[in-house]
Amino acid sequence: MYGTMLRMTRFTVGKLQQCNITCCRSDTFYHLSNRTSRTPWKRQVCKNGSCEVLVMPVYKGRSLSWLSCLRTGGLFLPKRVWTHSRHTVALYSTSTDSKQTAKSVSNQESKVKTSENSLRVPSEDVKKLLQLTYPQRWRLTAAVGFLVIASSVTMSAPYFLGKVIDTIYTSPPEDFTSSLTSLCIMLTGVFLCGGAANAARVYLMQISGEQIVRKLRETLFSSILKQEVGFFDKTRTGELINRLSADTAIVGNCLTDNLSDGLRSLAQAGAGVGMMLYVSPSLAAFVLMVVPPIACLAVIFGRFLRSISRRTQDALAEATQVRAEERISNIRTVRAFGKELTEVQKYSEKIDYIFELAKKEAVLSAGFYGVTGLSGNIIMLSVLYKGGLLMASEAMTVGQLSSFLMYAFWVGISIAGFSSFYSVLMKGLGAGTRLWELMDRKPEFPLNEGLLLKPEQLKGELEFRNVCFAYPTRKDSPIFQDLSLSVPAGSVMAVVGSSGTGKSTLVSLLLRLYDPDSGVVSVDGHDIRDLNPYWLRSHIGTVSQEPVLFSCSIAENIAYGAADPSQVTIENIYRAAQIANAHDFIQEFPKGYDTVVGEKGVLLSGGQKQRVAIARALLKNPKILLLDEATSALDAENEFLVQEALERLMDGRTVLIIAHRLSTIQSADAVAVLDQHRVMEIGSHAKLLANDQGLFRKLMEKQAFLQAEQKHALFK
Ligand SMILES: Nc1ncnc2c1ncn2[C@@H]1O[C@H](COP(=O)(O)OP(=O)(O)OP(=O)(O)O)[C@@H](O)[C@H]1O
Repeated sequence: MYGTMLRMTRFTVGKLQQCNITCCRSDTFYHLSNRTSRTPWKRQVCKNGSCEVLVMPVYKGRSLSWLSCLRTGGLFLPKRVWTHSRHTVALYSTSTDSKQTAKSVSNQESKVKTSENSLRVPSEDVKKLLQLTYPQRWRLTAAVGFLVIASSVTMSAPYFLGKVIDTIYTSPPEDFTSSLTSLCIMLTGVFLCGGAANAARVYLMQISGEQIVRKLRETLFSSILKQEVGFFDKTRTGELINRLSADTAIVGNCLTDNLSDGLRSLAQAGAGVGMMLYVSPSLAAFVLMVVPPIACLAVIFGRFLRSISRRTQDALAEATQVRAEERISNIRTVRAFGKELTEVQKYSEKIDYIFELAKKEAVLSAGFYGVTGLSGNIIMLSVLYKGGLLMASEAMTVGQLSSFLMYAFWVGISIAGFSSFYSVLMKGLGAGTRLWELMDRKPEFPLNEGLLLKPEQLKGELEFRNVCFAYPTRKDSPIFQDLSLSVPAGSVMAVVGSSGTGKSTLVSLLLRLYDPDSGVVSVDGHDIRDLNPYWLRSHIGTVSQEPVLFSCSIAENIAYGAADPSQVTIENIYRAAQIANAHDFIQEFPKGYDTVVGEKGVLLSGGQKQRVAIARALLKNPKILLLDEATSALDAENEFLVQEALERLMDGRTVLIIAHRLSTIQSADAVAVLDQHRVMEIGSHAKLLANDQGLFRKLMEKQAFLQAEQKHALFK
């Protein structure tokens, strides 16, 4: 896929040169899909913004039909269209705003996707599902071979067992022992082969299943981690975890055990019916008249039962994920508010609903299993009755009747097995569709776009120019409107403002977690959309308000900052921790740097966490530093240690700091005050404070007042 993109880009540049546009940059990939292929379309905008091209692969002329479909939407009127054997390139004038155009493409994309989903026929999904088995084809072919052997043995057993019974009943006394012994020895050999073939089948199927699941999980995890941050704002973590664990397992099971069981059931049912006809055509005709209507009823009943069972499962997932999982993982908050009983009560309400559904399911299940068991027994009894009559008229032997009964039994089991194959297949298709959606999703901006700029040197000059931005999930609430701010290389810029004015959002934009809706965020004069995102992030260090430490050792957490953690020496980790004032407290733990922290390990205090995070940033040695000062008050000693560590960290770097402490604000080279979606004031601390009517002055006065209030309350 990546190769295709590169080829497409080269081709585009060539065509662009023909129309005298030499400088263009990659913008966004749009993933428009048609029903036969999932190939990216690429939009490129030339630097001066005067034109835009859309490159799309040609599939049996479909590109042109898509083009006309987009044209009829009134969105695109290409000035020129070139058609190549593989691609179509359309040149547009961007007289309309290119963002508007991008939006339109996006809308078209979702429309195409929706219509595609509604048109999707299961056979396509089945094909896609089966494609997963391709790398395991040899193992699976061998497994199917063993399946045929095992099933042939199983299905021949009733016939030979019937022969044994007939031998017991009809052999003359002089041959009795030898005939019986040789028949039994032969049958034992056959059964041994069947057992071995069955064991080999199960082993091969399970290994193939695990390989498929392994590959699926790997691809899915990689696809999830490549998504843009906005995607995670819209998608619940529990849902993604479910796809990684449950859905992948369902697909693996559907393709191996289920497929094998389904094939076996089908083969055994067919062979069983054939053998029943062979052993006694008249008795078989009788059974075949009685069984189908009962089987139909059982299928209808079974579907109804499954739909109730699905509702129960959905309700259970909702109660577990939304209620239990969230509350358990945030037990400290629940405890702090004393909400344990309320939570139990709310959970019980959900569980009560599940219980009601489960009660219905139990009644239906009881009916279903009672009726199917009863009909099975009645069928067997009628076969015995009819068979007894046939035996009485000497049209059948006792051995034949026994074989027939065994075949009837096997056919019953196989039909039941096949109906569960169908339901597991449907489940697998559902899970598969959810997985493809995620695996095929192209992130809005790539993680490591190799063609973009990677400047040799970085000075660290930062600039926000006329930035407008709203979060993708809240497009109607703008965070910035025409915000501009410059941070000269090597200086410290403190950003202040009331809560919710977008201070942390500045950090997110600089890290390119989101792209601005309009305007430019630049580093050393380069629009960060032109910079390689990996390269950019490798030069930026962050210490957030509440740093996250992973569930691993302190040493591993510090090394996480380095581009290649495996290359980090323990001496480097010690040095970073020492500078960050973290070394002493780490050494006090019995396991020192090997102490496991995070949810499953030792819980660190806020100040300790901050110092480990500072050590992590120090090890990265970034040119640009984005700091979000902790709002929560640290004790005096911790505050001093963190402050000292921060000062050492900031030395010689460009720093954008979201400041809450007066000392930080005073020592910054400049202070920017955010309000009303933009920077309202900017200047040195002294200059801003001198303005009586200024926002900064008011903010400081308010803060001083709040602090005095707090002190007063403390000493009362
Ligand atoms: N991922 C997100 N999706 C949608 N809205 C968000 C997201 N993150 C933040 N917001 C909203 O954006 C606004 C600005 O948030 P931001 O965290 O940047 O403010 P802040 O000035 O840093 O606040 P504080 O000082 O309280 O940390 C808030 O209204 C917040 O609710």
